[in-house]
Amino acid sequence: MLTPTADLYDRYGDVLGSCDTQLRQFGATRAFAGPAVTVRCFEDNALLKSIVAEPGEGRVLVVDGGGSVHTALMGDLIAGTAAANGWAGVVINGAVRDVTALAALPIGIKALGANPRKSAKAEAGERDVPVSFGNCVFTPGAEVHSDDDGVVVLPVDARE
Ligand SMILES: O=C([O-])CC(=O)C(=O)O
Repeated sequence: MLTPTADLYDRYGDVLGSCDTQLRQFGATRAFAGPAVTVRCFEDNALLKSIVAEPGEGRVLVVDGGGSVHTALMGDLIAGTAAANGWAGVVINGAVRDVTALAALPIGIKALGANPRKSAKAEAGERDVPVSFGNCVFTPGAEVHSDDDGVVVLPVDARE
């Protein structure tokens, strides 16, 4: 049973990062949690695609797409791969597409919005670096929790 994000805030206070960005729910799993894997990429999703091809082991992929909703960083193929490989969820500071299909996938998906336009595939970007959006820092390995209230991050050294 996952602890609600509001209860985590009550327990940890501002040690817990809480993302101000108002991300929307797109996956069939509305509450999810796991250690963060991070990627920063701008309108290019080749790196993200290769990461979800790895075993997810219950981790959460946090994608800082720079807040762009000009192109979709993930659609039903990439999200389906992530679900099949055991990723708990994907949090995207950017856009997705194939929204109807995403809603049927058994994985957590949060993103800013949707756009049918494809992203580039030049592998531009970086992985396993701290990323920051919505006044919240996502460090690789930190515990990310997401539900209908929002997305929070418990730093590695703050775990009880
Ligand atoms: O391939 C892409 O750029 C994204 C996509 O449509 C998918 O994951 O289905």
